[in-house]
Amino acid sequence: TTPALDCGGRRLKLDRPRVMGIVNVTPDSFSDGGAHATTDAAVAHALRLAEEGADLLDVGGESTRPGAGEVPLEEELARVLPVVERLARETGLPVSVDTSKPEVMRAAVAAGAGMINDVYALRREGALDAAAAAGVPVVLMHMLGEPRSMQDAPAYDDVVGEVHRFLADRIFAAEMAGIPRARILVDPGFGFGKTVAHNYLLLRQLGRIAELGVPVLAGLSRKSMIGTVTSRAVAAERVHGSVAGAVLAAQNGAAIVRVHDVAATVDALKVLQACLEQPAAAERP
Ligand SMILES: Cn1cnc2c(O)nc(N)nc21
Repeated sequence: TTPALDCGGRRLKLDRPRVMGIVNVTPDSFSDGGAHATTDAAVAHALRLAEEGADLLDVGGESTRPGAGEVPLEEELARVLPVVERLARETGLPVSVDTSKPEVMRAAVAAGAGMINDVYALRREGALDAAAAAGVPVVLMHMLGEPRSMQDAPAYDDVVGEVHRFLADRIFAAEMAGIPRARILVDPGFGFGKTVAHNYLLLRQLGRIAELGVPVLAGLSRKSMIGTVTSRAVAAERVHGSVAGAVLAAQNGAAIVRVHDVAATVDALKVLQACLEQPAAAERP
C-alpha cells in the first residue's frame, strides 16, 4: 500500500518527495487595492504554483520571519479564509493553512483546508484540541523561542538531539490530545532559532528526525541559510541554492519540501527520483 495522507478528503501520496507551494497572504504594500487585491493576488499566485506542479499549497496570513510581530485574529482570518476557500474550490490540491491560532485552524478547515501547518507545534492555548477536532493532518515544527527573538543568539548543546526530543514530545502531546499518528508530520524548523551551522547540521542529519517515524516536512526555501553560503542578499536570487537545498532535504528523508520556486523544484526532484529509481546496468533484473 502506498503511503498517503488523507487531507480532508484529498489524498496526498507520499510515495516520492512532494512539493508544497508557499502562498503568503500579506497586504500588497504597493497597491491600495485593500483586501480584494490581496486575495486576488494571492489566489492568482497560488494557481500559478498549481500550474507549475505543486502537490499542495500552504496559505499563511501571518509572517513568521525573524522579528515578525503578531497579526490580530480578525486580520488573519480576513486574509486567510477567502484564499483557502477559493483554492479549495478552484484546485484539486490539498490546501494547508499556516497558522498557530486555534480559531484560524477551525475556520480554515471549515472553509476547505485539508492540513494544518503550525510553526508553534500546537503549543498555543486551545491549539491541540482545535487540531484534534479538525480531523486533518498537522505539521509540528520546532522553533526555539519566538519569532521576535529566536535569532538573537540561538544556542544548543546538541541541536539535532534537542530538536528530535522536542518533536518527540510534541508528537506525544498530539497523540494524547487524540490526534492519531497517521495525521502527524514533523519539521525541524530551518531558520527558527538556529545559526547557519545549526541549520546545516539539521539538514545533514535529517535522517535522525525521520527516525521519529512520521513524515518530515522541510522548508529551506530562500532562507538565510541559503543566502549566507551563496552570498545572495536578495531572496529572489536564492532560487538555485534553494533548489539544491530541497534536493538534499528530499535525499536525506524529507517527504515534503516547502518552497517558493515550484517549477524549478519539481524538475530537480524528478532528477533525484530518476537517480533513485533507475536500475543500474549491474542491477537490471
Ligand atoms: C510558515 N513557515 C515558514 N517556514 C517554515 C518551515 O520551514 N516549515 C514549516 N512547516 N512552516 C514554515
